[in-house]
Amino acid sequence: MTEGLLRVRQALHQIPELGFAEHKTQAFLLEFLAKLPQSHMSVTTWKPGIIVHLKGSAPQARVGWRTDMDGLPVREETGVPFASRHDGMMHACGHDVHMTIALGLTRYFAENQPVDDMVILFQPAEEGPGGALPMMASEAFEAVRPDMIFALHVQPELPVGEIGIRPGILFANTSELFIDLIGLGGHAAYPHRANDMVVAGAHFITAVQSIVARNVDPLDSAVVTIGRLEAGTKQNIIAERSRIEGTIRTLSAQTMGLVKGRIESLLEGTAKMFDCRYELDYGANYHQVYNEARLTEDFMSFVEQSGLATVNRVDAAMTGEDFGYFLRDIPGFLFWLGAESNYGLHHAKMLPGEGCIEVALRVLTRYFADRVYRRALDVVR
Ligand SMILES: CC(=O)N[C@@H](CCC[C@H](N)C(=O)O)C(=O)O
Repeated sequence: MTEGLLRVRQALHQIPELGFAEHKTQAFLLEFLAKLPQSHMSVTTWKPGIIVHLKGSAPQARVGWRTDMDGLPVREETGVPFASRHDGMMHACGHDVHMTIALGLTRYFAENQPVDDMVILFQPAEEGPGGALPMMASEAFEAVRPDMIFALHVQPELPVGEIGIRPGILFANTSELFIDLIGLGGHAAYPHRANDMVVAGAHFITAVQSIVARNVDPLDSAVVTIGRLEAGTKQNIIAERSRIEGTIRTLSAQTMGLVKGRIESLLEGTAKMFDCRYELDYGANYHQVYNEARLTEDFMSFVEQSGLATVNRVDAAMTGEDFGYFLRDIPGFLFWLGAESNYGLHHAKMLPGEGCIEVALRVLTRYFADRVYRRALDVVR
């Protein structure tokens, strides 16, 4: 079942590309797909993504599987021989593993015709700016729109052989955050003639820390992370601009509104306090990942009874996924796939345990071949 797939994963690992630029990745995937039996399979490209349709022998439903494709702007430090060949870019979120599993699933059902129709989506730009919404709006997707849809994400904190899942909310609502503070540059020795955006940025970033601590209900959850800060050109020049980039995570749309409102108030306050102006952009926003209860419970029972993996009923996480948009419109679920690594997602040394590929394929091929999802058909239709 996993024959040749470790090599495939290692090859994909070497060519990480950023969102909507996954061209080499797309070419690699198309080459793999072209070698599979084509009798009941059709392949369509959408931007650098791919939509595979596997016609069922006696379809009563159409089921979807989605993988993401993009890498991250991280300089890899794993030291493995198959490390990224694209300088400053890395599959630090496991999308190389996700694509390999999707290829394995496609190969299995290209060789063993499914009873129901299957659609395998290779979706670009999950890390940003978000490929799910435009893919869902495309004619190519509409032509094969599935009745149910599923996905996974590797989880370095769970051991290989474990699946982490829960019905209901699994991943948070997200919003990117891009802020420019604009003041007046000048000579370091004449601060009274300038308007220093390093100081303004530092005040704003410190003030933002009070939002979760002082404004969000302690029984609710939210995250405001500033992941990037850039200001100035030289140590003896007062900076005219500071650029602040981050992300907001919440477990409800209401709390997202509250956090954004507080950010805007703090920006107004910063502008007044430092006599500067600001530009604010919320970038890409992702809908929460909400697992349909009946499909999820049935999947959990199936996995437990099959003995193919162990099930860990996990808490919701503050990670985000644009797969949430698929789940907003189409019932299904996403699960964490245990891939034990000493370093977490987005870390330069993150290295998922490759054994998770076999675990995923054993579980998924059985789940789809046995049409376990059909138990919930009455509820999801
Ligand atoms: C699973 C995972 O790590 N997903 C990303 C999604 C990023 C969304 C967006 N670019 C943002 O930063 O808000 C995550 O960071 O959770």
